Amino acid sequence: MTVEAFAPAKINLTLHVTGQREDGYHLLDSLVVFADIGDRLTLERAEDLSLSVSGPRAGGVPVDGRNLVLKAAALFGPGPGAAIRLDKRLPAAAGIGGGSSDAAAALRGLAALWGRDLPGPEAVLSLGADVPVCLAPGPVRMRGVGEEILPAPALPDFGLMLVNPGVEVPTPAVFKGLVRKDNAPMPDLPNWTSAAVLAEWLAGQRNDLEPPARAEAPVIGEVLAAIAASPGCLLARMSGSGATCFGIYPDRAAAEHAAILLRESRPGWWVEAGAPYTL
Ligand SMILES: C[C@@](CO)(OP(=O)(O)O)[C@H](O)COP(=O)(O)OP(=O)(O)OC[C@H]1O[C@@H](n2ccc(N)nc2=O)[C@H](O)[C@@H]1O
Ligand SMILES: Nc1ncnc2c1ncn2[C@@H]1O[C@H](COP(=O)(O)OP(=O)(O)O)[C@@H](O)[C@H]1O
Repeated sequence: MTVEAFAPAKINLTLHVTGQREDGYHLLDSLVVFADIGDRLTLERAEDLSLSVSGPRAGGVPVDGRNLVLKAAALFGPGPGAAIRLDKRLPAAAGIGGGSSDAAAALRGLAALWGRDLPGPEAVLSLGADVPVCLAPGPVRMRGVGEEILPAPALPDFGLMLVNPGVEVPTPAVFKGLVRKDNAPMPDLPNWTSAAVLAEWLAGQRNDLEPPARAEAPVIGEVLAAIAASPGCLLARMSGSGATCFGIYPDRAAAEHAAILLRESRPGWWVEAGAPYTL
């Protein structure tokens, strides 16, 4: 038996930091969507548990017990084995939750392969604050440190471009660089009737991690300017703790056109175009 699991990129369309818990973790209020751009896992029954990592972004990704896929597998406790192949396409430490989405895809895939229930919410959260939201990819409002997943209104169709300049930005350093931790949450979410209406609403919201991320990696400013200047772009913003930034376009074709042009002018950057993804 072979199971395939897709690990889509997570995008924080907004990321408001609204407080800090006593353990140092920050309280968030974030509108999260996923893109049909991501890593692919293939899982097969085997005697032992093993992981191999290949693909264009495999370089530097741990293949041992530090890999979140193996940490996810360990949550099931002792049991049958599995040979897991991870085709790595998303840049790591990039604000698009690549490792978290891999962990969530491994949980879904192993539960299907082994006929087991998913581990409980606390165990899932122990893998990382972003793993709960990645378990059932789709548009949601995420609060708490990442464990509160609330429904979001249906989104209009739109296109997405993701751009990463090749600089890894460690998440803890970005949170440490925050000047204020008690920023305003998002207001109630309206019904967005078109990509343009969504982009206009988003423009009034924020990613509070952008200033400290830009202090760590000033190239983020260049990325945002390049996206904003691309044809058809309705909004440019950073995702998560960076350095990946996204552009919103009226449709996938417009995002693809912008991506072709940006790849030509910035051959060293990772540039992908797509559309929102729901499992
Ligand atoms: C910032 C976000 C927004 O979606 O995205 P990324 O930039 O990672 O994609 C996430 O909250 C990241 O989630 P994740 O990367 O799973 O975080 P974890 O591994 O649990 O924590 C890494 C570090 O980030 C900080 N952290 C993370 C989440 C949170 N709510 N408050 C925090 O302060 C802590 O310093 C922690 O040590
Ligand atoms: N499957 C994985 N893919 C990518 N990185 C992983 C994975 N498992 C563990 N890691 C480690 O997690 C770190 C953060 O990666 P990632 O989850 O992609 O970051 P972010 O959430 O900021 O996008 C990486 O630097 C890497 O060492």
